[in-house]
Order: sequence, then C-alpha cells, then structure tokens
Amino acid sequence: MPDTLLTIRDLHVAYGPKPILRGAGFDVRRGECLTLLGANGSGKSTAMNAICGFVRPSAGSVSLEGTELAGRPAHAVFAQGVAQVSQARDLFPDLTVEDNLRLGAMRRGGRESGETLAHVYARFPRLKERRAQAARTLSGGEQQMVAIGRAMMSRPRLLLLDEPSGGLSPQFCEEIARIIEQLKADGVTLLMVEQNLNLAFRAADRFIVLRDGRVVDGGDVAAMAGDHDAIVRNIYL
Ligand SMILES: Nc1ncnc2c1ncn2[C@@H]1O[C@H](COP(=O)(O)OP(=O)(O)OP(=O)(O)O)[C@@H](O)[C@H]1O
Repeated sequence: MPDTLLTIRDLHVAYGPKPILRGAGFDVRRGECLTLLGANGSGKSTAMNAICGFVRPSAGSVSLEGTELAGRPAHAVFAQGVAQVSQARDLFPDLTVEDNLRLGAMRRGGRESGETLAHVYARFPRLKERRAQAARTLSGGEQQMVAIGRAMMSRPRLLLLDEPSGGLSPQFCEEIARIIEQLKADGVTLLMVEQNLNLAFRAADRFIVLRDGRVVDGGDVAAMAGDHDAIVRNIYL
C-alpha cells in the first residue's frame, strides 16, 4: 500500500458560472514528486491554488494526512506545512536575498531559522554569495532559487511547484531537476505543474493528466521507459 500524504477527492472549482475542476481526484504519496500535466487551461494551476487555499472549491475534499484543508484560508494551509512556489515567484524585490529567505520561516515563528538557512545555503551556494543583494538584481533562475529556498525555510511537508522552469533557460531546467532530487532527499513531497515535458518526466516519479477538469490518465514515469508519445497525445489531442 503506498503511503499517502495528500488525498484529493471529487474537487470542484468554478470561476463564476464557469466550471474548471469537475470532480478531480488523485493522491500524492509521501516522498514522491507527482507532476500534473494537461493542455493550457485544463485547470492545473487552479488545482494547485485550490490545494493551497488561494481559491475556494465549491465541493470536494483536500485531505493532508486526515486534516481537511478544502476551503481553509491560505495561511491556515501554510501552517499545516503546505508551501507553494507560484509562477510569479512573489519575491519582495527590494529586500535582500536573505530577508526574502527568512520570511519563509514565519510558519515556525522564525524558530531555528539559522539552522534551516544554513541548509538552504548549502543547497544553493549561489544564494549565499548573493545574500546581501536585493532580490530584484538576481537573474530569473536565481530568483527561482530564492522562491524555492524561501519555501524550504518553512520546512514544508508538501511543496507545490507551479511551472518551475517557466521562462528559464534549458540549462536551468537541468538545475531544477537536480534541486527536485535534493528536495526529495530532504524528505519533501512534491506536486508540480510543468509544461516542459522533458523536465516533467525527468524529475517526477508519477504523473497525472487533467482534461476538462478531471483526471483522465496517470501512472509511473519509470514504467513508460522513455516512451512518452501516448501521454503527449492524451494531453494535447
Ligand atoms: N481568477 C480567475 N478568474 C476567472 N477565470 C480564471 C481565473 N483563473 C483561471 N481562470 C480560467 O480558468 C481556466 C483554467 O486556468 P488554469 O490556470 O487553472 O489552467 P492551466 O491548466 O494551469 O493552464 P496553463 O497551462 O495555461 O497555465 C482558464 O480558462 C483560465 O482562463
């Protein structure tokens, strides 16, 4: 029996009269990286936002080890150990790298943040070199590292990554794959949305495909042995 961290059942989200998620359901297993695939507009970001409390589902369940999160505000979900790195990254551009990172420790009231900060710097030596610089002076890839590092500062049980490769170079995609491996080694469970299928299949253990607001496909990445064509057809056709 797989050890499940997050259980989503029959999740419905609508923006006004427009239904986006229409009964989506899936599990995220402890310690894995699950990637959420689907065509543009299929509801991937909406699912992430419903999990972390940015949008309110009209029905359904989001259960983190038995604690119901559906409909709870974002700060309450964050307090349960669910951190999101959104596409926008949401850094404070005029604060230093280090101050941006320290803000991530607020869930734990700033406790032991020195130790966690040292760990983040060990994972991202480039951020240590740039710790006194304003976040806005960093490259896009470095800003993404700050956003991930800030989420790590909260020592999340579940980390949601929405398009970590977004707008960044192919070299940086390699870096993201490496970072995801390290996060898993640190015991973090990941749910990721990623349009770059090379990265998605390289970094993820399992995938699911959303279409018309429901999960229509899914499986183990390793079991596909590199043959991704059927999945790609299922996403886009
Ligand atoms: N706040 C909002 N208000 C109204 N409509 C929205 C809102 N956010 C998203 N939508 C619409 O909901 C649909 C699903 O959007 P969502 O961002 O979840 O899709 P996605 O699968 O992540 O797409 P993409 O791959 O393009 O990022 C889209 O048609 C989008 O325009």
